[in-house]
Amino acid sequence: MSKIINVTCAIILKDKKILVAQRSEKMKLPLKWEFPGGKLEFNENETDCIKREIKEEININIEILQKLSNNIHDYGTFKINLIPFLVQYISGEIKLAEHKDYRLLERSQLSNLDWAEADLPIVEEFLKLEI
Ligand SMILES: Nc1nc2c([nH]c(=O)n2[C@@H]2O[C@H](COP(=O)(O)OP(=O)(O)OP(=O)(O)O)[C@@H](O)[C@H]2O)c(=O)[nH]1
Repeated sequence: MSKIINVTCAIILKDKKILVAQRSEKMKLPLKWEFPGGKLEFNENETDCIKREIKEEININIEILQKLSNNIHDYGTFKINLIPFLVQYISGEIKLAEHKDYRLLERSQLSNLDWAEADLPIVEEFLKLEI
C-alpha cells in the first residue's frame, strides 16, 4: 500500500479570474491541469506551504481567503491528500518555474479542462461557492 502524500494547492483569484496551471511533459501526470502547489515539508504548516510553493512555482505573493475541503485520491501508484486554499493574488509578475503553461480563466471555463483527477471534487466545490 502506498504512503499518502500531503499536497497543498491554491485556487488563485486575479482580476476576477482563476489561475490554472498545466503540468509539463516531465512531471507526473503530464499535461494535466491543476491548481499550483506542492508537497508539505516536514514541520511546515499548510498555509506556509502554499505561500512558499506559489512563490517558488509561479513567482507571486498571495493572501489566503479560505480553506476548502481536502480530497484524498488514490492514483494507484501513489496516493495524495490534496488540501486546497482559495487565495487572492497580491503582487509579483507571473513567471513559471516548472509548469508548461498557465491560464487565467472565467469560472464557466474551468469544467472544460483536462484536470488531474484529484482536482475534480475541488473544482466542483469551488464552482458552488458564492464569490
Ligand atoms: N501541486 C499540485 N499537485 C497535484 C494537484 N493535483 C494532483 O493530483 N497533484 C499531484 O500531487 C503531487 C505533488 O505535486 P508536486 O508538484 O509537489 O510534486 P511532483 O510530483 O511534481 O514532484 P516529484 O516528481 O519530485 O515528486 C504530484 O504527483 C501531482 O501530480 C494539484 O492540483 N496541484
